[in-house]
Amino acid sequence: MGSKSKANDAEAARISNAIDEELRIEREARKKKSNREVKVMLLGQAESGKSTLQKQMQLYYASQTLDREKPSWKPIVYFNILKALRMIIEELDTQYPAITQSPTSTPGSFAPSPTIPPSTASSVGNVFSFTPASISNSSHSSNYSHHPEASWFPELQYLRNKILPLVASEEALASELSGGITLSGGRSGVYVRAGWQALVTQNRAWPLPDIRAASTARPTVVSNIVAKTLLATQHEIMELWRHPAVLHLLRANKLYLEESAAFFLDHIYRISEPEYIPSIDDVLHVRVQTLGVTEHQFDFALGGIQYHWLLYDVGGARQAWVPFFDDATAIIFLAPISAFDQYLEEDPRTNRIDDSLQLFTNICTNKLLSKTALILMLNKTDLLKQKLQAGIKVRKYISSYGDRPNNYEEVSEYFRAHFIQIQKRKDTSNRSLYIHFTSMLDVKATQSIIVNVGEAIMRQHLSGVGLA
Ligand SMILES: Nc1nc2c(ncn2[C@@H]2O[C@H](COP(=O)(O)OP(=O)(O)OP(=O)(O)O)[C@@H](O)[C@H]2O)c(=O)[nH]1
Ligand SMILES: [Mg+2]
Repeated sequence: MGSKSKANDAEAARISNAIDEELRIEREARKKKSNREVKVMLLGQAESGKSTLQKQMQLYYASQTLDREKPSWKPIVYFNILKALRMIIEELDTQYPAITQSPTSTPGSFAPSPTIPPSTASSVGNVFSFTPASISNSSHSSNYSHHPEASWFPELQYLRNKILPLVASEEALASELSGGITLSGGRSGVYVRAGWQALVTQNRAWPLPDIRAASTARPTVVSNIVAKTLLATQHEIMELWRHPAVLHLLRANKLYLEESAAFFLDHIYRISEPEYIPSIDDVLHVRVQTLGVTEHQFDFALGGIQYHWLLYDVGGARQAWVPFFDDATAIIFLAPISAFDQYLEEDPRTNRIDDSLQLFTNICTNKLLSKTALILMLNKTDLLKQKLQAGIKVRKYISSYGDRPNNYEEVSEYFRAHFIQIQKRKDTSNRSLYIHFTSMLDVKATQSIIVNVGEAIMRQHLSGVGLA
């Protein structure tokens, strides 16, 4: 009996040791793995360019995956075009209600032609009651010398009727892209759910929308119809886009389109081709709002060791996600400095630069993130240059800018100094701040910044795990 119990004890000890050893190996493996895992979080207000940076990183670290994905971006490009057309038509309808009335002449008689007789205009209703006063000096010639834009109405009405069926498919397209779920709301209309492409990771602790399965088997009925309708209406789309009425509304700041709209509408003939496959440039220009958080993974080799990057693209400015990522190696904070003349959609009194500064303050003062490296990207410098060249005055929107010269060097430096000041005054730890001016649609320039930032993040990571 005694010897039997001894044998049992020895067996128990052997098993226990074996378990300990297994646990030790597993712990070591986990540690090694986590040593090789580099978590990076992308933060910044909505439309600051986080997802665009994610695409640029994908292009740098895993370009073949972005190449493979190109065809799947096609319906999203269509979606951006449909949204732009809807916004144009909605604004035209508001400014010129006469064009919403159905033509009294026979269908087809409203062919867009500069020779449309002025008398036709009288058939579109009371054209004089809603004339915007600001167009009185329009150069468009017509018999309506006091209301020259009235001569546009037959053309606009024709183009609107041609394009409306396309615009009407926006919601169905959004639903198809989101795996059968339509999300709508706000001024921006229909949303496409984040992570529609095959990159979204499944089995995560937070509510990531997992539509990977749905996306591979995703039906393309609506996008095929949209493709055909685009092909059939491409000339009308271009005509509407180039129409003096639309140009006028854009110049008069009555019509606000998303930043990518002009790019896609300018390229409508290329995009309408049946063989169209989006280019990398198209993919970078696409605007699709990220909802929730999406995770992207890249492998990164350094000194013969494979590292695994986990990039978290946080949609909008949702600070609520931050505590989930307190072990992140780095935060890349994006601030679009072109936005000095823009306000928040949800709070039209808050200037977008002020909002970025406030968000950045929150990141600097967050104790949970005090060990995280901070990288600041002052983005959309191309748009900033354009706006300044067009004569838009910073002082008009940011009174503290005072009488400083309204040129790129001064303005960009002014904004940079504000961010530096916040970090100096508010930062919980005395970390260094890496700052870059970026123009995220410029592949060459951005790729070299990514190399630079990648090295800085790896240095931080290696020092964090005691390897540097
Ligand atoms: N001109 C210009 N456009 C940019 C730049 N960076 C991003 N964009 C465009 O700005 C739009 C918004 O960019 P996103 O990357 O979707 O912004 P985001 O921060 O991910 O936005 P949310 O997902 O809503 O939080 C897209 O149409 C981009 O193509 C830039 O440096 N210059
Ligand atoms: Mg995004």
